[in-house]
Amino acid sequence: MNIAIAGSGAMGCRFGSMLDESGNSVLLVDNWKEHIETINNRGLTIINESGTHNQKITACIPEEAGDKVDLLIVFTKAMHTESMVNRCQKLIGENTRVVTLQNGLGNIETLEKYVPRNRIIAGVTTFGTELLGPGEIQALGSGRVQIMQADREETKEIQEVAYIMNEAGMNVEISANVSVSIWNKVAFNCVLNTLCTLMRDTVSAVGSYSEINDVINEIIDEIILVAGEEEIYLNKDSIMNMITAVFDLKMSGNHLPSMHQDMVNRRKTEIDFLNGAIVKKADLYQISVPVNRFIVHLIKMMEEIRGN
Ligand SMILES: NC(=O)C1=CN([C@@H]2O[C@H](COP(=O)(O)OP(=O)(O)OC[C@H]3O[C@@H](n4cnc5c(N)ncnc54)[C@H](OP(=O)(O)O)[C@@H]3O)[C@@H](O)[C@H]2O)C=CC1
Ligand SMILES: CC(C)(CO)C(=O)C(=O)O
Repeated sequence: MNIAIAGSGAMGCRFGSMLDESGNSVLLVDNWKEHIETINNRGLTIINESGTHNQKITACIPEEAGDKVDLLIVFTKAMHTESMVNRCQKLIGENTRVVTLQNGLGNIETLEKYVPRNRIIAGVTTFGTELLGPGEIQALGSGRVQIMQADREETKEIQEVAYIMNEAGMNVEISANVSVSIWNKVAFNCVLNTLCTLMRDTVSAVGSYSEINDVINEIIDEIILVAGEEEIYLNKDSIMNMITAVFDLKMSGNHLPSMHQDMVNRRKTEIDFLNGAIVKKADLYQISVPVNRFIVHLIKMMEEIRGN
């Protein structure tokens, strides 16, 4: 399959390299010129449990990208989805499927401005990856992917996408209710990405707090109320299990979530698309969400004080 990755940071490089390795033709598209030049001149460096590997793969800025592709996988941070897809329009033909596995709420709605819902594939992933510097990623551990067509139809196209992603080792499952999968992941990120950023520590360190379940409960209860207003009914136990399972060092215990990486690198975080999106919706539905509102303030305060 001809595939382009729109936004080739940590996750874009990881997914792009896996799909290229399994026999697809992959183009990494990104904004960061030094990163692009390093990948083209020296290959992409991937550090994982088995050592350091170098993979030859082609990268370019959006304006230099060529023909229409079969699959465009968007892996920018949520606030850059619109500008990246806008700049990648010449890669999108009438048969191109556009995939988003980004964190946060609102990614499907942004993509819908450029492609109809039946050609959008949305989902979530638990693969954790870090961008160490230009042309270099740390891809420790494994993960899973859940996807579905945004219009919820299970067509042969989505099956084909799941097939090629599975061939690349991505542990893909077609989700019967992708909205629930996305909201569950949002709840997960609203807890772990923010707490690890605020504590400046790993997932397992946050999980070791003796009263952690109380903290998680407070955040999640509010999210479940807001989701209910949109007729998305979340199961609290399964969200709690999803979160507490990764406290184990063998899971992503040692992982520093993407929001923590952004804060350390003085980049803007995705807070507006996580707890910030919950607060915005809560205001609309006139629901009180003091805990999530306070977390948004703390993260924004950190962003402002550090000067992004
Ligand atoms: N990392 C993870 O473990 C996971 C991330 N996700 C989600 O996937 C999406 C993509 O995340 P992720 O891959 O982590 O994003 P990254 O921050 O690694 O990359 C996103 C973009 O940021 C820019 N960028 C990053 N670092 C620098 C730098 N030092 N200098 C200049 N530009 C830089 C690049 O383009 P540009 O200049 O255009 O911004 C890059 O394309 C997000 O929605 C995230 O929440 C989901 C699961 C796990
Ligand atoms: C890897 C994972 C699942 C863990 O928090 C994530 O979504 C992130 O870092 O943003």
